[in-house]
Amino acid sequence: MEKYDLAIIGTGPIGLFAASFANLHGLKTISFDALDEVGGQINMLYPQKNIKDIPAFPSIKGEKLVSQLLEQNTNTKFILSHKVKEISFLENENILIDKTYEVKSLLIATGLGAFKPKTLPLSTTLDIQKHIHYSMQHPEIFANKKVAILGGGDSALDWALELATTSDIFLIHRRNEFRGLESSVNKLKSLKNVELLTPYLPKNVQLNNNRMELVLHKVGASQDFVTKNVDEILVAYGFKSDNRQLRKWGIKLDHNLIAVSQQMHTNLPHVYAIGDAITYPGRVPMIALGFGEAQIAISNIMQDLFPEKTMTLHSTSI
Ligand SMILES: Cc1cc2nc3c(=O)[nH]c(=O)nc-3n(C[C@H](O)[C@H](O)[C@H](O)COP(=O)(O)OP(=O)(O)OC[C@H]3O[C@@H](n4cnc5c(N)ncnc54)[C@H](O)[C@@H]3O)c2cc1C
Repeated sequence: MEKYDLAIIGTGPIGLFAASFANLHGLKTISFDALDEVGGQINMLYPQKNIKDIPAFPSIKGEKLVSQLLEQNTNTKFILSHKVKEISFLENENILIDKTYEVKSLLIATGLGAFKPKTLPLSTTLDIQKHIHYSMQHPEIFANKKVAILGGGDSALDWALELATTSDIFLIHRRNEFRGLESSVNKLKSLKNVELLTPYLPKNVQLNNNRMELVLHKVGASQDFVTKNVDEILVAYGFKSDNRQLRKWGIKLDHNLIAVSQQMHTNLPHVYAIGDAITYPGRVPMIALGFGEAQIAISNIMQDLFPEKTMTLHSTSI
């Protein structure tokens, strides 16, 4: 049986920072992720985006933030491609994870749960499916091509802005209004190689001489169709998240998110939660806020595990 002071479920930005902060305080830490790479939503959805609201970084690319968070983790043991399914409580109050790892405390940083993209609701052939993508993990696939981006939220807008630096973009949304930042929409409208098609829905996609023909239907106009020739389709309809295991573990939820105390404690003994997985009045899903929650949780875990110790709060002393 492998034994640790702390297990963290989720290696999104918040789980990664929590693990490094736990390292600083000398906790023997193991971190799990269902995905085969660390970085959570940043890695899956916007590795190329310039993030502008991380303190002390006027602008930092998503993938750079993730790699620096990883670099800070000097002593964490990472177990990737492992979706945690079961937690149980032992007589000594320790927690058993998937019948294999025994830990003294558990920190849940599972974001919105294990990801699955919402798929394009059109029947397609295998040849076409090779050109339908649900993430921007490999932006080089789209370089110097004609790309249709489907969706109207932040991901669609961010992906369009990013890919417009190398490619011709059709941004297709079923409503006239986008759900993302107005400044992004205005920027896209000003670019010559970006065409915004609203309110349109994809109706059909077929291959013609190795090029895809994407047929779009104007919402509310029964006979209004346009066809665009594209090389790749990037679908940004969002993700279905699966956090059903939280219920199985007996965690108290509030609107499908974990209810926590001001100490980031859940209703279960020695189980804490942080990041987008949690809720409390006024919370916003932002990275910097999650970093602070990680510090609150780890500080309280230290007090929980070592009540006799006077905890050094700061990373270095003068
Ligand atoms: C398009 C977009 C742009 C954004 N831009 C910004 C921005 O500019 N600034 C900002 O501050 N925030 C931004 N955000 C929000 C930010 O990405 C999130 O707040 C942040 O990712 C939350 O981090 P997290 O670690 O809590 O969760 P996540 O990033 O969701 O990571 C959770 C991880 O847990 C794993 N997991 C889940 N269940 C299990 C399980 N049972 N077992 C193992 N692993 C599991 C998942 O695979 C995932 O890797 C943006 C979000 C989106 C979608």
